This record gives sequence, C-alpha cells and structure tokens, in this order.
Amino acid sequence: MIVTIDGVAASGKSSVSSGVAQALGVPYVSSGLLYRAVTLLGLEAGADLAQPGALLPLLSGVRLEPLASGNRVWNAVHDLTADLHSTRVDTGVSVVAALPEIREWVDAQLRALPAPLVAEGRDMGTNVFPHAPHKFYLTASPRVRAERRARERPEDIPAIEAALTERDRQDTTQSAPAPDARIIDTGPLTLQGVIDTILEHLR
Ligand SMILES: Nc1ncnc2c1ncn2[C@@H]1O[C@H](COP(=O)(O)OP(=O)(O)OP(=O)(O)O)[C@@H](O)[C@H]1O
Ligand SMILES: Nc1ccn([C@H]2C[C@H](O)[C@@H](COP(=O)(O)O)O2)c(=O)n1
Repeated sequence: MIVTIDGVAASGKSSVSSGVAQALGVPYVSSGLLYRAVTLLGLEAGADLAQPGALLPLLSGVRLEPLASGNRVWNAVHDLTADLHSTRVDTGVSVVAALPEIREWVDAQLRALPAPLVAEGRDMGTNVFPHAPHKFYLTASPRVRAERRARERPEDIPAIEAALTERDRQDTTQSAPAPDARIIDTGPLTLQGVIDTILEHLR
C-alpha cells in the first residue's frame, strides 16, 4: 500500500505524514528532503544551482533513510538531515526542484523504496506514485502556515508569509493536486485532527 500526502509549503505534510505512518506502522518518505539535500550539497560545493551537470556528480553517495519517526538523508557516512531546513536551502531549493534531471533522479530514489509507505511532497500523487490507492492534498492559508512556521523559526510572520507565497509560486508547476486526491483544508484542524481525518479515510 502507498499513501500520498501532497500540499503547499508548510501545510503540515511532514508532520501529518509522520503521524499517519506511525499509526499505520509503516515508514514515511519526505521527498522534499532529497531536493533539499541536492541544494545543500550544491551550495557547499559552490555549484550553480541551475546547472544539473554541476549537481548530479555530487549525488552518488546520497541516500534517504525513511523511518516512521522521521527521515534521515545521508551523503555516504555524513548525516545531512540537520542542515536541510536552513533559510539558505529554502532560498535555493525551488531552483533545484525546477530541473528535470534532478526531478528524474529524485523520482528514481523514491520509486526504489519498498512499499508499504507514506510519501509526502508536491507530486507524489500526480507523478511519482500516480497509481497509489490513497491520495491526500493539504492546504491552509499563507497566514496560517506562516503562524505555524513562526513557532519553529524566530522570524516575523509577514516575512515568513511572503517567503511561503513566493515558494508556492515557484513550485506551482509540480504542486497541483491529483484529480483523485482528497483535499483537506488544515486551517481549522489541529495536527492530530488532520492525522485522524486521514486515518478515518484509510479505514
Ligand atoms: N493542523 C496543524 N495545526 C497546527 N500546527 C500544525 C498543523 N500541521 C502542521 N503544523 C505545524 O506546522 C509546522 C509546519 O509543518 P510541516 O513541517 O509538517 O509542514 P511541511 O508541509 O512538511 O513543510 P515544508 O513544505 O516546509 O516541508 C510544524 O511546526 C507543524 O508542527
Ligand atoms: N515532491 C516534491 C517535494 C518538494 N519539492 C520542492 C518544493 C520545495 O520548494 C522544495 C522543498 O520541499 P519541502 O521540504 O518544503 O516540502 O522541494 C518538489 O518540487 N517536489
């Protein structure tokens, strides 16, 4: 079984997917972490993030470890996970995610993972796992998402909201919900409420 949970930036994909996966006793896969890892390695190498030829050679040791408790991304023996949600990675990742060659690389990593799993991102239900039997798409207003993110990062809410809106714009191409995805407005719901809503639909 594969469950896909897509949605816009900071809509709760990772937190919800982790909760659903733990309730089901299966791993969850955070596809955004792979795009973030490519971006981080490109930044550290001083590479042009718009050039796939400069990025692909950096990826031979990259591996996603999907754990129900949370994903880890390794580059050979180096754990990159703690450095994947920095502001500089946030700023560059949409450029990387727009590259077809990088999307092909990420898709291949994801499809190589064994089912069952919960997969979260932008295009899990449309592109990576189009035949998944259970698809969900999370939304919330930019302001609600910014307020939630502000609890994680000491930045002011209007600045976070502007950054999220810009990332939504940059990610538009790959972020449309699958026609057969169940869309959930998470604004009125608690985190556990979203998890419970999805589990109800899976029963
Ligand atoms: N329904 C909710 N109610 C309250 N807080 C929530 C809800 N869903 C998620 N959160 C919180 O919002 C923040 C962002 O959630 P999360 O990181 O899971 O979003 P995301 O979509 O994976 O983000 P990104 O697109 O940056 O990967 C986290 O602090 C999370 O705990
Ligand atoms: N399946 C995916 C997952 C992520 N992206 C892009 C969109 C974001 O700009 C970036 C990081 O994702 P996040 O960790 O914020 O979920 O990667 C994508 O294009 N496709």
